[in-house]
Amino acid sequence: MQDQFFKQAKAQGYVARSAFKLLEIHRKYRIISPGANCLDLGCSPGAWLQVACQALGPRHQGGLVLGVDITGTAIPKRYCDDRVKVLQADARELNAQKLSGYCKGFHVVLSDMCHATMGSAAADAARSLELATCAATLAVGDVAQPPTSQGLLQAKGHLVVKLLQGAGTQEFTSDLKQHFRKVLHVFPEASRQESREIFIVGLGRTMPRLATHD
Ligand SMILES: C[S@@+](CC[C@H](N)C(=O)[O-])C[C@H]1O[C@@H](n2cnc3c(N)ncnc32)[C@H](O)[C@@H]1O
Repeated sequence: MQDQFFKQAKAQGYVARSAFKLLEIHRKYRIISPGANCLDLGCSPGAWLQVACQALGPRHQGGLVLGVDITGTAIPKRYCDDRVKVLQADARELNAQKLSGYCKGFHVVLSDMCHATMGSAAADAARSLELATCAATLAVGDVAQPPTSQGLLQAKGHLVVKLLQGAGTQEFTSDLKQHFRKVLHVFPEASRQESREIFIVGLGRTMPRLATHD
C-alpha cells in the first residue's frame, strides 16, 4: 500500500517506511547517542540501520550498528557507512558470547522483529511476544526476574521492542519495569492504523545494587 510514509521513504532514500517509526521514537526520546553501539534485531531490509547510523553522528565519533536478521540483509548505501555490520542469524539462537566479538556491550537494543502474520490475532500476538521476549532477554537477561548484570545492554542503556498487542502485553511491560527507569508504550504515526503493533520503550537500564561492606 503506497501511503504517505511509503512515498516519504522513497523520496528521502529510506529502504522502508518503518524508518519513520524509529525516527519518531528517537525524536521523542533521544534513544541513540552519537558514537553509541546499537544492536538492531530483525534489521532487514535495513531502514532502521539507516536511521541508527545517521543518529551516530559523524564518522569520527565512532559507534556501531550491528543488524541481525534471519534473512540476508544488503546494507543500504544511503545513510549507512562502515560502522554498520550485519549478521544473518536467528535471534533466538544468539547469546552474549556469540556477539562478544563485535563490542563489549550495547548502549541500545532495538527489535522490530516479526513473523509473517497468520490471520489469528491471538496466535500472531503469541509469536510476537516470543520474539519481543527474546530481544529483551538478550538485552537484560531473564525479564521476569529482578535485575542482574546479565545481558548485552549497558547500564543506563535503552531498549525499543515491537510487540503485537495481546495476552501477555501487560505482564511483559510490568516485567520490564524492573529493569528500566521508565517504560513507555509508543504508537508511532507510521504504524498502520489497523495494526495492533506497539513499541515498548525502556529508558535507562537499571542494574542490581551491589552489596556494600562497612
Ligand atoms: C518488519 S521487518 C523489520 C524491518 C526493519 N526494522 C527495517 O526498518 O528495515 C521484521 C524482520 O524480522 C525478521 N525476523 C523475524 N524473526 C526473526 C528471528 N527469529 N531472528 C532474526 N530476525 C527475525 C524478519 O526476517 C524481518 O526481516
